[in-house]
Amino acid sequence: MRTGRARAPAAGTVLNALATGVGSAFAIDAYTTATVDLDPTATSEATVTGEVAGAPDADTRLVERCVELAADRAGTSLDGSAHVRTESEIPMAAGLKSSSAAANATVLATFDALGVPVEGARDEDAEREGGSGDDDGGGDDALVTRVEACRIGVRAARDAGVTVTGAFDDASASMLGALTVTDNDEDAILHRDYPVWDVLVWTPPERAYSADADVEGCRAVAPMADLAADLALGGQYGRAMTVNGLAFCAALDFPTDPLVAAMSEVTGVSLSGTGPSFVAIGDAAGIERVHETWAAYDGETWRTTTETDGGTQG
Ligand SMILES: Nc1ncnc2c1ncn2[C@@H]1O[C@H](COP(=O)(O)OP(=O)(O)O)[C@@H](O)[C@H]1O
Ligand SMILES: O=C(O)C1=C[C@@H](OP(=O)(O)O)[C@@H](O)[C@H](O)C1
Repeated sequence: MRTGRARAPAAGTVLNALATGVGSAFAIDAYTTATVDLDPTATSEATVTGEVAGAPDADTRLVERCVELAADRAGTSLDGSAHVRTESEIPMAAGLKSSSAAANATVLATFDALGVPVEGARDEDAEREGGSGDDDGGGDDALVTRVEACRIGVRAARDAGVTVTGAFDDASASMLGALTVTDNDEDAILHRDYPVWDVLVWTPPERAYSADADVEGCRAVAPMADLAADLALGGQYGRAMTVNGLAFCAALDFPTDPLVAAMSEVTGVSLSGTGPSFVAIGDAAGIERVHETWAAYDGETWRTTTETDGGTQG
């Protein structure tokens, strides 16, 4: 039996990609961990099974597909059985990118089980300092870059039908850490940055699967998504987020009260993804004032911070 482990963080939304294909997200300090067990004992047909801790009825097709695609990339045929188990601090289908975190953690854990080195954050730093500016560049020993590993998870999400655009915005923020702006039609990174914020999250009790989102409603607010993209590409992430929040709450019929209550206290506030969670970013004092207001809402209100490490093996 060969076992691999990895974890990847959740993320909050700056810009929802459902309107135009351009999206932006930032990693936050809450994680999904994946453990992959590979039993090479040959059977007549390879089987891949999945399990989500605490959620026996969860749909495990995404993480099972991640194991298959990562093994394929490693040039390994799964002759025996493979089992993936995820454990998560991130509520599922709440707009906080649980699917991206689960996919990234599973791809990295599968490579860990197979002994395939994946580029780490330090390799990317060296690459940046070396000035190549190539987001796909890996460290010397890395067989797979983190961007490539991330694209495997995005492909699995498309195959499993849990995404509309592929959600490369969310997946890249979770895999690389910090903030990305992406073109999800091309799975390309347009911009990266490393802002440090206090973060407030409100997660109402209901759930909203992205695959069920009102895509036509989102496309109707494309002019506001274009404005938010311009702001984000210019480094005005907070204003981009608040424009996004107003536009997508209107498009998807979520309340604007959480935005109005927060926007004069924080740097930015938005519906996260297709909801139902809301996220606010700012300094500790402003975030604390909004916390007092949001704490009265139904569901969970919790404080966290931005995360810059992204997905890690082991
Ligand atoms: N911890 C997890 N383990 C395995 N699969 C997961 C996990 N979290 C999410 N998923 C998959 O992602 C789907 C939810 O995706 P989505 O609606 O996009 O929610 P989110 O906004 O949280 O990413 C689930 O139905 C499941 O297939
Ligand atoms: O499925 C998709 O293509 C997307 C889903 C949304 O996120 P959630 O999955 O968090 O709702 C959105 O923010 C993202 O830009 C694209």
